[in-house]
Amino acid sequence: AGPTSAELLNDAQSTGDVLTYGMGPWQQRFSPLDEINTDTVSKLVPAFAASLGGEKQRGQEAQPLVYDGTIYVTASYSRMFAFDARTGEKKWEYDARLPDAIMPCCDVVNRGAAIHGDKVIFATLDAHLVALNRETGKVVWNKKIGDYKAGYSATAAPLIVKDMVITGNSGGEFGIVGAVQARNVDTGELIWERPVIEGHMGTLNGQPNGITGKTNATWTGDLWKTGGGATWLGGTYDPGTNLVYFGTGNPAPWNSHLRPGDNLYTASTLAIDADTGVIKWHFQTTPHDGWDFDGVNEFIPFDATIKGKTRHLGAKADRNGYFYVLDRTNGKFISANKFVMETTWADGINPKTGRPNYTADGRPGAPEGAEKGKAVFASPSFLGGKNWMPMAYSQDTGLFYIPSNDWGMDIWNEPIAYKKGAAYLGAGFTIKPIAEDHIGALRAMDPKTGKIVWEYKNSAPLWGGVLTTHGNLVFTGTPEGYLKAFDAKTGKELWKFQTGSGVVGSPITWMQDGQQYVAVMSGWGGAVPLWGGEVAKTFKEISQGGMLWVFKLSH
Ligand SMILES: O=C(O)c1cc(C(=O)O)c2c(n1)C(=O)C(=O)c1cc(C(=O)O)[nH]c1-2
Repeated sequence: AGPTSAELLNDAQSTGDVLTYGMGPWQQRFSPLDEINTDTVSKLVPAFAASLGGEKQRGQEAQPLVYDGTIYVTASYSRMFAFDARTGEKKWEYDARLPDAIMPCCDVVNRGAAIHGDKVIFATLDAHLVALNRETGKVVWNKKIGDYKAGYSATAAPLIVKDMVITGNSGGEFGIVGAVQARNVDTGELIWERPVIEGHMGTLNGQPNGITGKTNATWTGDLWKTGGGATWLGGTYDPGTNLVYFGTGNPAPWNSHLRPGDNLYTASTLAIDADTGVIKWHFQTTPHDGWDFDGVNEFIPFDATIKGKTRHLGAKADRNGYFYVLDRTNGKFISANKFVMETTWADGINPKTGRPNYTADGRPGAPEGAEKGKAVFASPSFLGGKNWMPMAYSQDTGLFYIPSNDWGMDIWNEPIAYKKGAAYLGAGFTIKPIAEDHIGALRAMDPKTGKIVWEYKNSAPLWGGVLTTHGNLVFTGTPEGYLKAFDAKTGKELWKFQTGSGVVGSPITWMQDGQQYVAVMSGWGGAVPLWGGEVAKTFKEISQGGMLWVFKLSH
């Protein structure tokens, strides 16, 4: 026994547990709970904390799950823990014992597990999907999803749809081929596979998937063969349309002069039929990307009344600095608005087509012979107006809460050739601050107007997920070590707690023994300390740590 696929679909409404990454198939990260609210949040205190071990302390990006008195968290270096949800006592720990030669681009992180029946399932940095018995932590099945020696890895939380476990892959910096796979949740056997680079096909129940059409039409020469487009952030699901929405990463290599064309389906949102893996529609946010603007960020379904009509929409705060609203049934472009201070690479999005208006000198130049090409200053930096950290949507305020960053980079291109298992960038960069007083900014975006309603500025880059509640609250963490709560309507900071290390995880809330709880992981890491360069000097050095923190109101 244990949660069924139907119960998972109800996760946004059920308050006694947290069964899915994103708290519901739409992943709005909105809870109907309100015991903790703008009036009471000042009384929020720790209930307990649990350690994630001493030696393997790195970025803790996971979102916890809660089921039947147990909290499940994934941790750095492909580990998983089960803790008693009342005491924090450890029930079991699983360690995937990774090979030395793994090649994650951006720290040894994991963003969370999926739960189904008697299993908890997560993806590992050596590109496996592992199902554990949720009572014992023992392996039930373990399947390879890619070859880690060719640069494949995996960091996202899997998605459960109709007794299938659906997963993407990582490795866009190594010339892997992005793909989405659906497997039988009980056995791990492959049901369908959908490569997302034009030219690659894939299978349905072991047979060619029947997708025909132009191969290689938007790529030059053979570059599609190692074209990147990693599906590294996983997907959301809309039961109404039976579509899973996966974003795709940057085309490989970064040096765009080697691959003239749009390079489909990189830097895009894909709507994929959950039963067959067929791509029903696509929308490319950055055609012919030259700045590492992965299009992987979560596409969040929401309904809104526009001009008196209920519209079935979806929104994405893209790495390229624009907030996109699409019709989620057919991918039709509705609007795109800037959510960061500046975008130097484009001076807007065409209101009819949704394509960017590229600026004349926004793209780094082509290398000449063995020389590197002309460097340009570009903003946002490649780490994005927003990166992987998930935004939240409040059904009360109708606002999206975006964990965003204002920063730029000097970027240039270099000659490069594909070599299996080696970095495949053909580019170099230096990230730079662009504002005196902040890099991070939590922004409340009205999806109907494209306007920012309020913002909270943070000295360090924001790198954690967001939670919003019916208590009119917005929670998010900071690299400075705080979990903070804000008024969802005004952005006023109402509460904070110092967790001892940077918070780059995604908070959750649930009801237990008649009280509302909040939990978040603490443990600094992810891409910023690895690639942030001089921006890391703009904020105080942060101590390493690795804890799960759990809070409730003191009475
Ligand atoms: O193209 C890819 O395959 C890929 C994978 C990942 C990842 O799996 O974490 C990141 C990125 N790209 C990336 O571009 C990026 O900025 C990034 C930040 C982080 C992080 O966890 O902080 N991961 C990744």
